[in-house]
Amino acid sequence: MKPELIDVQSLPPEEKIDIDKVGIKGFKHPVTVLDREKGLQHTVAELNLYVDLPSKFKGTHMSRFIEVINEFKGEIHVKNVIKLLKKLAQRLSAKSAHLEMFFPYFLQKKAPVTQISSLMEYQGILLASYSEGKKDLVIGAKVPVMTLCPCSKSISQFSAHNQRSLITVKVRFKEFIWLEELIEIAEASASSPVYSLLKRPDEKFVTEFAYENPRFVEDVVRGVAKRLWEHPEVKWFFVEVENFESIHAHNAYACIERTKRGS
Ligand SMILES: Nc1nc2c(ncn2[C@@H]2O[C@H](COP(=O)(O)OP(=O)(O)OP(=O)(O)O)[C@@H](O)[C@H]2O)c(=O)[nH]1
Repeated sequence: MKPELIDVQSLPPEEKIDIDKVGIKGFKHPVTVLDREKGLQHTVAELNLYVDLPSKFKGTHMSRFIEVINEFKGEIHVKNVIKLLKKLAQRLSAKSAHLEMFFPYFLQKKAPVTQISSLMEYQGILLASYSEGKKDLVIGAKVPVMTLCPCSKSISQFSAHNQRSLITVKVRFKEFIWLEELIEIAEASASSPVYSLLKRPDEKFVTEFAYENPRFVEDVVRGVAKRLWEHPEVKWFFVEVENFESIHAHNAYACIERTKRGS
């Protein structure tokens, strides 16, 4: 007869090796995040949650990760995530706890000429760690934009190749920074923002605006880096840009990571 509901997790493992991170990955859950206009925004996140595990235990207690998310009723954002991680570490007798959260984030955006409003989707990123009193918080966004090639513009009699590009921005910050600020910085560094809804006058505007603002992938990554460097709240940043080139079947890529001195 098998012993009834034995707690296998608490037994010693065959190999007594400390585990850096163990937990759940790809867990989808409704969440509430902070929104600069509305206060809160409801969305659905993909969550990875981990703790460390000492060598004396065979397994962690996976069910407790979900229990902690339930206790927060899905309200997981930059202002309370460390509280959640402290609770998780305590609940699992761990020294450290980590969260990675990726979620669609929607903003109302007005078309440039007709001013018709529509919802635009971005991806929000929240990365957080808590380890023996030390916390680390990173917020980020993935922002789709348009880039028009300066080389193509200058060598062609007419037209210039242009494409959709994806800017990924991640920052560590002093007190607080809105996701919206990262999105604005990314969009301001491209040839043009992109929109969900454009009528004909908007389409004409966006086409000509991009033509007047040609940008290499290098121009975009430097533009974002300059703006983040000058932002008083930002302590560290990572920015990467990928252009889905329309004249190639491969992409153009650039990234910059910087830590500000004294941070
Ligand atoms: N550690 C570990 N657990 C797993 C693995 N695969 C599945 N499980 C989980 O084992 C869980 C049950 O273990 P616990 O979380 O310890 O549940 P429990 O013992 O009833 O809960 P507590 O009394 O709080 O410890 C299930 O929810 C499964 O998700 C694995 O590879 N490792």
